[in-house]
Amino acid sequence: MSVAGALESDAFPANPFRNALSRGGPLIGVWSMLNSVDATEALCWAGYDWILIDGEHAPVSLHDAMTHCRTVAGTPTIPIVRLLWNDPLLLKSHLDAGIGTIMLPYVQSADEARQAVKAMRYPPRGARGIAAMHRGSRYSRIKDYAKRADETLFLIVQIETKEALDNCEAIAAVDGVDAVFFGPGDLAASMGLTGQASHPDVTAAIEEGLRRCRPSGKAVGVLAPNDAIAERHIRSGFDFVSVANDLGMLVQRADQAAAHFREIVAGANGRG
Ligand SMILES: O=C(O)C(=O)C[C@H](O)[C@@H](O)CO
Repeated sequence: MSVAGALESDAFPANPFRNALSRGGPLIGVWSMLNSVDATEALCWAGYDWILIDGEHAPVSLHDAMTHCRTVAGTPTIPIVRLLWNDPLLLKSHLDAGIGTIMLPYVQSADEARQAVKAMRYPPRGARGIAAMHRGSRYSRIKDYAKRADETLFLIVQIETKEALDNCEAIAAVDGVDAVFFGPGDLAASMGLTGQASHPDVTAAIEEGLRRCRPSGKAVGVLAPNDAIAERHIRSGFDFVSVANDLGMLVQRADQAAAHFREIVAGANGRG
């Protein structure tokens, strides 16, 4: 599209993740914890449908998240940003920064989900503060932004405790929640299986959660702790699955290569 065409286009910017889901899934994703824009850009040309920029367990500031999202915009991949917490102040700043596909960790009840939705919607349906001039409205150039802002947003809430699992249907049913996402690491800890994200009981509980949430009509996503579980979740019908982690891939390959070539060196020096 020409610059003039892009400027003149009055097409309202619908949420890209919602559009991608509507074209059919499952959508595969990669988890980004390196907070490296170069790594993000390299990963976004690998063939993943989405990339999760982790603001919960990685040192990612609002400005970092904006830079990652600006970088991803030039690739075929769609950015999702996980916030540090279900916090109205974090939601306000990230939405105004034009970060529209948001994941919130540790949502345990329908009330907590409703609080998030309230923070994301403008009055009268919510309490999001109004500003005309910000990245979200393309600096006031998106007409009707205040009236149609919801169309640019997609809210994913994490189900990652036993309490949340017990409430998962009610959470999924909340108006304004677009997807639920199962986190095996925290769920395992909540089940008394700390550090065992790939435990069969955790995987089974998550698959049961898919079955229970499916009737809500909302998208259901999951993080897979290994390739075998990723394949199982894809075949089970999750709508979006995190199948890789940038830090995990780096560490695994780095350690493997170092060990391999230390053996070569030892052999070459007759010490092997
Ligand atoms: O509970 C989980 O598992 C998640 O929410 C994902 C982890 O926080 C993430 O660090 C996996 O890399």
